[in-house]
Amino acid sequence: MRRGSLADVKESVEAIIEDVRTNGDAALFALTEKFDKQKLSSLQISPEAIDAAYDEVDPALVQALIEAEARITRFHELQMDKSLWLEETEPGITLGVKTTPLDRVGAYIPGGRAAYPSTVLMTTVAARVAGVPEIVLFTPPPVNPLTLVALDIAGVTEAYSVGGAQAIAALALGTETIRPVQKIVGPGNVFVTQAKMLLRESAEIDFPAGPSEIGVLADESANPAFIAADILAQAEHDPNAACVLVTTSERIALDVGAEIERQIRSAPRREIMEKALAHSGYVIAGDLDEAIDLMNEIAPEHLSIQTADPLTTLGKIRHAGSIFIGPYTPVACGDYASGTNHVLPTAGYAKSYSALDVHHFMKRSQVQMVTKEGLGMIGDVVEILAEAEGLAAHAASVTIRRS
Ligand SMILES: NC(=O)c1ccc[n+]([C@@H]2O[C@H](COP(=O)([O-])OP(=O)(O)OC[C@H]3O[C@@H](n4cnc5c(N)ncnc54)[C@H](O)[C@@H]3O)[C@@H](O)[C@H]2O)c1
Ligand SMILES: N[C@H](CO)Cc1c[nH]c[nH+]1
Ligand SMILES: [Zn+2]
Repeated sequence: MRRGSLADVKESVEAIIEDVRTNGDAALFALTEKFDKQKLSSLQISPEAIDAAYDEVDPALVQALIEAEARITRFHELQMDKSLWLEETEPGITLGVKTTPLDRVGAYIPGGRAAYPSTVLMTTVAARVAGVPEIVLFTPPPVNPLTLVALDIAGVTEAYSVGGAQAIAALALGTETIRPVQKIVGPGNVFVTQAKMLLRESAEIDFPAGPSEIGVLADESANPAFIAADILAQAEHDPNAACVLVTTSERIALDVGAEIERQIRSAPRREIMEKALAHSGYVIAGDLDEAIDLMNEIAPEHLSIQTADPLTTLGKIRHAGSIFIGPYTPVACGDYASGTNHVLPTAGYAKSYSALDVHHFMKRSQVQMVTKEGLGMIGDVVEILAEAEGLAAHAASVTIRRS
């Protein structure tokens, strides 16, 4: 995603936000009719609709979702910190951290150009494992039955069939029937991403997670057909998707180009891919270190490392949302089922944000407990620093306990 493309839609997104702020539910009905061409009878998805969805879905797909959910759960459980740790750092001074889940979060699930039941799992499982009691999901109508099954498997507590910037506005500001959330996570197109950025004063967000991207770092040892397949996989998401190959080998660059031409011919989403490829490209670097420096500058959402010694290359990577190592790790594994999260920062934001994980759904309170003995140890330091700052009452709050 070009950061500029967010600016292109800023005015129209501001108008949508103001409409939802002023007109609440009525705006959600009207905007859904305008942008999604759907006349809703209800904003909320009913438990009956979720039950009915199971009848429309192939049991093999339900099984696949269950398996993916188990792997995603396992990986996210591994990320959990202790809910409380306390350590006596000096005699009489005990310090620690208490971790608490957020109370109510919103997950946006894209649904414009493709349905994303996998994103339901990614956002909800991370929140559920973190211990969030209320997980509110928004996705544009018509909602795919597999998305409904996924939200049931994942443990969503409330779901609405509203998409786009209006969904983000409803989550952040609330309406007559929708209570606002503390934090909004999940990917989306430029309208969704711009709305998240504009509404941060009302609800915190995860990070900008816009149109998909892939960066591939390859040397002479790489397999051009595999690289081309990974590039096309991300290109099929969105005309604004972006793909870049940085390689030390001109032959690899040319072979990947030829493979893309060959593989794209039979691709069902060829039209979207071609638009994405029109602003994608390759760079031939003088050596691997130069290639790595450039990739760190790009900070891609997904980074595929296709070099002879990928773990050494990995050690030099500083900025990437999620990293895929070696010829048998297609990015699609992380998109669906390895267990890592596919909600990732795009547009270079991987320089400052991390992939979605349990920590996005928790906050940490720092804890201290000082005894009389401990106060004797640090009291002088507190008193002298407080006096130096001209904050006599601070100093007095220590002194009164020592006398
Ligand atoms: N970075 C990540 O972690 C990640 C993960 C999955 C998907 N994605 C990306 O999510 C995006 C999904 O986009 P999508 O379009 O398929 O679905 P989406 O749900 O994000 O957007 C659809 C909504 O956009 C709104 N919209 C469309 N045209 C509009 C207009 N002209 N004005 C105002 N609103 C308008 C509509 O309300 C519609 O409901 C893709 O770019 C995909 O690459 C990113
Ligand atoms: N590659 C997307 C993140 O950019 C995630 C996804 C969902 N489904 C398939 N792929
Ligand atoms: Zn994908």
